[in-house]
Amino acid sequence: MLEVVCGVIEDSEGRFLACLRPAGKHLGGLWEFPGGKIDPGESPDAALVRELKEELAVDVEVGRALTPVVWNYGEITIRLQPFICRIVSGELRALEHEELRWCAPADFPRLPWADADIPILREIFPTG
Ligand SMILES: Nc1nc2c([nH]c(=O)n2[C@@H]2O[C@H](COP(=O)(O)OP(=O)(O)OP(=O)(O)O)[C@@H](O)[C@H]2O)c(=O)[nH]1
Repeated sequence: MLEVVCGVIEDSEGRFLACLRPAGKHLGGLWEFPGGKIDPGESPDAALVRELKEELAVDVEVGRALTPVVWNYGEITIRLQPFICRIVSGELRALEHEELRWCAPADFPRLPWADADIPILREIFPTG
């Protein structure tokens, strides 16, 4: 099982950050919450801070943990641990994604998401 952490980043206007995985990678062309694999011996919080710095060039404060999702993609099974996050410094840059988009809650279901992220969307936007 691959341990993965991801950040649900909210801005001051109540929008959330969606990130497009580049074509050619696993689940390329689908939207995700930014994050990545937890290194051996690393805490989920530390992994998330590290990954968001590497991918987005920002420093985040890690907040509330959401419900983890175990998802079997056939070729791999992941355990995705989401956390609410807030950017505390830095200017957002798409260092590893094809596109970054701040979305209002109503826009989230319109994007094609990675399957493992659907339960997370339902948890944060229960009516969506
Ligand atoms: N970061 C991230 N990964 C996700 C999400 N949903 C989801 O199914 N995944 C899957 O979780 C796995 C690990 O994510 P990753 O971002 O570290 O994987 P990667 O292959 O891009 O990293 P790498 O190229 O550095 O090895 C990937 O197979 C990815 O498709 C998500 O919301 N965020």
